Amino acid sequence: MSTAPFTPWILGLTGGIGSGKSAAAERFVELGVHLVDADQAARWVVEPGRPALASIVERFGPGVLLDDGQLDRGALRQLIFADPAQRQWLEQLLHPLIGQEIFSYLAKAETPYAVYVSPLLIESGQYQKTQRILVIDAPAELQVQRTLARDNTSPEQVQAILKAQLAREERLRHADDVVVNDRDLQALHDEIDRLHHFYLTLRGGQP
Ligand SMILES: CC(C)(COP(=O)(O)OP(=O)(O)OC[C@H]1O[C@@H](n2cnc3c(N)ncnc32)[C@H](O)[C@@H]1O)[C@@H](O)C(=O)NCCC(=O)NCCS
Ligand SMILES: Nc1ncnc2c1ncn2[C@@H]1O[C@H](COP(=O)(O)OP(=O)(O)OP(=O)(O)O)[C@@H](O)[C@H]1O
Repeated sequence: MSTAPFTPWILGLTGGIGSGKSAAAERFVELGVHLVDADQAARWVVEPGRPALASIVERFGPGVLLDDGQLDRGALRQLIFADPAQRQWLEQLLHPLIGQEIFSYLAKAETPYAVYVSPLLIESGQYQKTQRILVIDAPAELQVQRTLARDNTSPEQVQAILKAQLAREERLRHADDVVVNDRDLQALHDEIDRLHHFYLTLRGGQP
């Protein structure tokens, strides 16, 4: 008998900063779909006591820690989006660890399909482990506007993050499905509901 871990049918969900990935992901969860989020996994792998946090402090100094020993995410964000070499170092450290967390969690899926949401699904190559790719797309001005309204950050910082991500056209080239999220949240939910029914049909109701 095979002891290989169960691999579910995975929908990769991606989009640039502030495009509405998390809002789309929340809707999939409301529909009862098993979901795992790369941004969440990126938090788990740097919790106090995890070896990756020690490596980060060794490289960047104690200034990247808060008083309670947690990672100061704002401080690290400033450092890595100001210097591509530092960002690449951090990605090389964290992406394999994030990948391990993600795929062990996805293996627990008991729904006809599972969703893996990641801002860097294409850039990291992890899209190759998914069966289908859904891109949440929004015009850059809207991405910036929504991110500024959500986060305590500056327009310059959002532009630096946008620049570190794949160009919109390149991401769209990989898409099997696209939702243009330029209307209200109800319109986004309606699109996700429609796609959910389509994915269930594609899976033929298989567990
Ligand atoms: C720099 C960090 C500490 C900033 O944390 P913060 O809480 O401010 O942001 P959060 O993690 O929620 O990310 C917010 C958004 O920033 C963008 N972003 C994050 N990391 C990257 C990156 N390496 N390259 C491009 N965009 C990124 C994404 O759009 C993401 O959704 C954090 O983003 C991080 O650890 N990044 C490196 C790990 C990584 O590549 N994560 C992306 C998912 S695999
Ligand atoms: N259609 C919409 N109408 C109004 N607000 C929206 C819409 N879609 C998303 N938002 C809001 O815009 C902000 C950014 O959306 P969200 O957090 O889902 O983006 P994201 O792609 O996950 O971003 P990040 O890559 O930074 O994690 C959030 O505050 C969200 O509630």
